[in-house]
Amino acid sequence: MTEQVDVVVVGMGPGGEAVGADLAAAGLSVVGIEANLVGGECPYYACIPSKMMIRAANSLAEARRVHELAGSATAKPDFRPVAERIRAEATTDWDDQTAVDRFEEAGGRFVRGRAQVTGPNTVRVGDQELTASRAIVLNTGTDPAVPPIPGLADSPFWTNREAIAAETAPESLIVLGGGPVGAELAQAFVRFGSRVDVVEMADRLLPSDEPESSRLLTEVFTREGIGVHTGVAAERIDHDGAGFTVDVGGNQLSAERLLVATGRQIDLAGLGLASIGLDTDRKFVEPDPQLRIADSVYAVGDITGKGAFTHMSMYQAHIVTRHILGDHDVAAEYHAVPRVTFTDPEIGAVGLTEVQAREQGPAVAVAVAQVPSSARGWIHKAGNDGFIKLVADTDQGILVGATSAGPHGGEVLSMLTLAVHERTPISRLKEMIYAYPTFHRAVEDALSQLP
Ligand SMILES: Cc1cc2nc3c(=O)[nH]c(=O)nc-3n(C[C@H](O)[C@H](O)[C@H](O)COP(=O)(O)OP(=O)(O)OC[C@H]3O[C@@H](n4cnc5c(N)ncnc54)[C@H](O)[C@@H]3O)c2cc1C
Ligand SMILES: NC(=O)c1ccc[n+]([C@@H]2O[C@H](COP(=O)([O-])OP(=O)(O)OC[C@H]3O[C@@H](n4cnc5c(N)ncnc54)[C@H](O)[C@@H]3O)[C@@H](O)[C@H]2O)c1
Repeated sequence: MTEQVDVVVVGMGPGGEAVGADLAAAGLSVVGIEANLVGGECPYYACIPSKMMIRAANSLAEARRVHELAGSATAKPDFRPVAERIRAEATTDWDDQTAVDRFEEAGGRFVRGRAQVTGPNTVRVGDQELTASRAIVLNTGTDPAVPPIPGLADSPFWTNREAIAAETAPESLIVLGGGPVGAELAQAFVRFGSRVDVVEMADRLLPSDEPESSRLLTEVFTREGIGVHTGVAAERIDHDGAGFTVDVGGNQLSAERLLVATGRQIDLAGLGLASIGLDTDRKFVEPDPQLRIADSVYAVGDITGKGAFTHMSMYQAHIVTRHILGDHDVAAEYHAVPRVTFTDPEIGAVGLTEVQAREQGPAVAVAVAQVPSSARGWIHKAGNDGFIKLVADTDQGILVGATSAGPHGGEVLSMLTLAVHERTPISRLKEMIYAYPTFHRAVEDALSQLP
């Protein structure tokens, strides 16, 4: 039987949940379909529980800094409080009833199941056929990518999902991939006492970020005892009752657990996008500024390839909601996308890196100021690693990118995000008053080096 509704939302990650609830609250008939948990990866396996782990791990690191600043303290790691917090507060033991209720209270109809697009305005889930008279919204996210390394597929490796659900910190851990997932979880576990090695195929950690960020993180990780192995790939993986052995560049690494954090994958064919004429071999869908990938079919979140972040999913969701409700002037902008890797130091960045800016044109100037040399960084002492890097377009006299690494680096990023977003003239930024002694005064130090 075919049911006619205004809007069908397929996949209820952060963006899908928001679009579905907002359109239902606005009076449209909305069916929201979710295969796993309403809210998606972020609350159950990603942002929220990982940041709870990091918060707990950072409290251990702070305690270990007491001897440099304030006497002595003994920090004895115990993973149980954070494992319990993840169960009780973040995920309600991986139960999404509250989120389902919230959607239904907004007026939506919820269906649990894996849906497929079957035509320009039709969706199938189980034996139900739905016709959407106003829009189909896709927010199906990603799954962990598992590289074809001999021996890996048959082994009991962890992805972010199992790592988040861990009840104890492993005695030892090998992390494949030194991107944001690998970096954040490697540091969280080493601070809980695990022996950790990170294997990154590229020649540096966080290869999408500025090289200064990679160098800083390598230095901090090495100091904390993490084995950093870059520019090497795992050739073979073996698992026996005792744990994992990984062959890497002629050496062998061994550990109780193996975390695969080598990126994400998207199944556009499985989602049925050939039925609306799209090339399903692409890595991502290609939305227009209103997030449409076909007439009346919208996409939000990781599948758009505009930045795999919850804030991107929510930003795009808001645009889709407004467009469906009749605001035809709304359009997405991507020149000031902020991102924060929540290591300690936090690595915040916005807009273009230096390399990306130079690819766009020759009128580029950069400036770097070190956090430990700023007044606040010097006062802070233990744990003060960090820097501010600015990337300027000298023709326009504006910042087109910036990195803020350091204690609270993600918070310091906010003023740089505003400057890049608003294209504030550098001359005006130099005229601003910066409170003393804050971490963000290092931004002023960097600005003074720019023409
Ligand atoms: C360990 C980790 C930490 C992270 N930390 C951060 C962070 O600190 N900050 C940040 O901004 N981002 C972070 N991210 C990224 C963030 O989790 C994602 O960008 C975010 O979840 C948004 O994804 P999404 O909206 O595309 O959908 P997702 O959250 O991926 O949700 C998509 C949903 O669609 C469902 N689905 C898929 N296919 C179908 C189908 N055919 N039918 C029905 N349902 C379907 C899935 O079950 C899923 O629930 C992190 C990611 C990881 C892995
Ligand atoms: N704080 C945050 O906002 C946050 C945190 C975690 C993840 N995320 C987002 O989630 C997405 C996924 O993160 P991720 O870290 O899993 O993916 P990623 O693609 O960013 O990084 C994966 C890393 O693994 C490396 N790699 C790939 N194959 C490998 C192999 N066989 N051996 C060794 N290394 C290999 C890659 O070179 C890359 O550096 C990202 O887009 C990220 O932005 C965001």
